Amino acid sequence: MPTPQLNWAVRVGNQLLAEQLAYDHRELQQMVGQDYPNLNEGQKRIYDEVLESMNGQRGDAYFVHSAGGCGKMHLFNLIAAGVHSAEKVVLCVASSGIASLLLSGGWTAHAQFKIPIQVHEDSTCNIKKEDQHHQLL
Ligand SMILES: Nc1ncnc2c1ncn2[C@@H]1O[C@H](COP(=O)(O)OP(=O)(O)OP(=O)(O)O)[C@@H](O)[C@H]1O
Repeated sequence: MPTPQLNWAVRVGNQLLAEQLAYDHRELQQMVGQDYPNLNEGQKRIYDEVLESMNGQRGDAYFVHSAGGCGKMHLFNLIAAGVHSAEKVVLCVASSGIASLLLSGGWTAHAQFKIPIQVHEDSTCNIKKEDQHHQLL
């Protein structure tokens, strides 16, 4: 097996952060420009609201609910594209591995936030200050 010749840790720094910022911003902008006009009114309202919140650094939380097949995942992926195209970080998570596959760059919440499997009243996410995850968050 060939061995790596470069110290990638030095070159890339935080690999998780580097991955987040390595998206093709122009391609994503094009995708948003193409797909945004096709969103329905409800999807557009949520998209605009979330992106405004991001731009204003408001730190809002939103709960999006609809019947199955009404376009939540489609909307979430377009929001993720909008955030990535602005060279910002977006962490897409779902509670199951199968659901996470539908999200662009999706992870399970347990893997992304290091949530313990057995959760107790005083459980905390297992992220240490020196972890790459810490810097990413
Ligand atoms: N605005 C839209 N333009 C084009 N296609 C769309 C739009 N909204 C949804 N779709 C398509 O409709 C289908 C269902 O959407 P989606 O999977 O996002 O729904 P969902 O609400 O997440 O469903 P579920 O709750 O069952 O997971 C997908 O094929 C998606 O690409």
